Amino acid sequence: MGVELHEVSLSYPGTDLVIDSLTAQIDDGEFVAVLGASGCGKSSLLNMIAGLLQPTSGWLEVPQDGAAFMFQDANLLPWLSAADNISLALKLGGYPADLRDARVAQLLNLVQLGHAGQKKPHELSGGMRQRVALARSLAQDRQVLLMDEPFAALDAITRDMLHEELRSLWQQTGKTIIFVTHNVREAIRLAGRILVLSSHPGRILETRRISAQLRNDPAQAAALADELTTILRKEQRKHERTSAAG
Ligand SMILES: Nc1ncnc2c1ncn2[C@@H]1O[C@H](COP(=O)(O)OP(=O)(O)OP(=O)(O)O)[C@@H](O)[C@H]1O
Repeated sequence: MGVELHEVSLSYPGTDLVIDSLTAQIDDGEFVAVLGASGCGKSSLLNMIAGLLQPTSGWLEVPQDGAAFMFQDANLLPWLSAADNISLALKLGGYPADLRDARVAQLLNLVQLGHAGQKKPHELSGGMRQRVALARSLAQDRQVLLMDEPFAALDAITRDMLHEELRSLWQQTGKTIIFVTHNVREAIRLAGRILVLSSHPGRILETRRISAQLRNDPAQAAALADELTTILRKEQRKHERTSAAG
């Protein structure tokens, strides 16, 4: 089962609507990017899918075991090695003690860190720390993986490498991934479908399917990136005008 949102609306106490009547279906095993300007409600949406926040109205259908979450900041425990950070997540999830070391090794290999398990977070680069955070999210063994701008703080080269690795990891694991970003090119590189959110309140403005052919054709990908950027800019300007008027 994937994730379904049925006319989901959200406002925080004392705020206007942040998300307005959002309906979407994300299939099991799909890789979807949620693209929108800063403040349009992307993180709020992920928090509702994770069950950390209740919608003001509407309802969501999420697999019973919930979803794993990965954030922009790796938030690793600094006194534990990479392997122990992952092992702790397995322990908290009730993974049998005698099988934990083997599973940690498997997860480290999956994120290309087989050689670095004994290193502490301060000995790892930003990209390596995010790989550990990804392995830790996978340790939760949920079908749905929610990713909130996980690569936003990384340099362009590291981000490119992680994009490739994440696509291949998605293909290997068949996870349902919902990836939030305000980076148009990142959304096109990663996802099979992009949901573009409007700002204030967040609604689905556009839905685009990304074929392998488009993703691998630089001219087509650049044309789509331009088109989506124009849509986002227009949306942002509209919001700025509304705020100035209010
Ligand atoms: N706990 C809260 N209480 C009140 N308002 C909030 C709260 N959390 C978020 N908001 C507001 O809700 C709106 C959406 O915030 P959210 O963080 O979901 O957007 P976002 O698209 O993820 O932004 P960014 O890209 O900057 O992370 C913003 O206007 C924000 O100020």
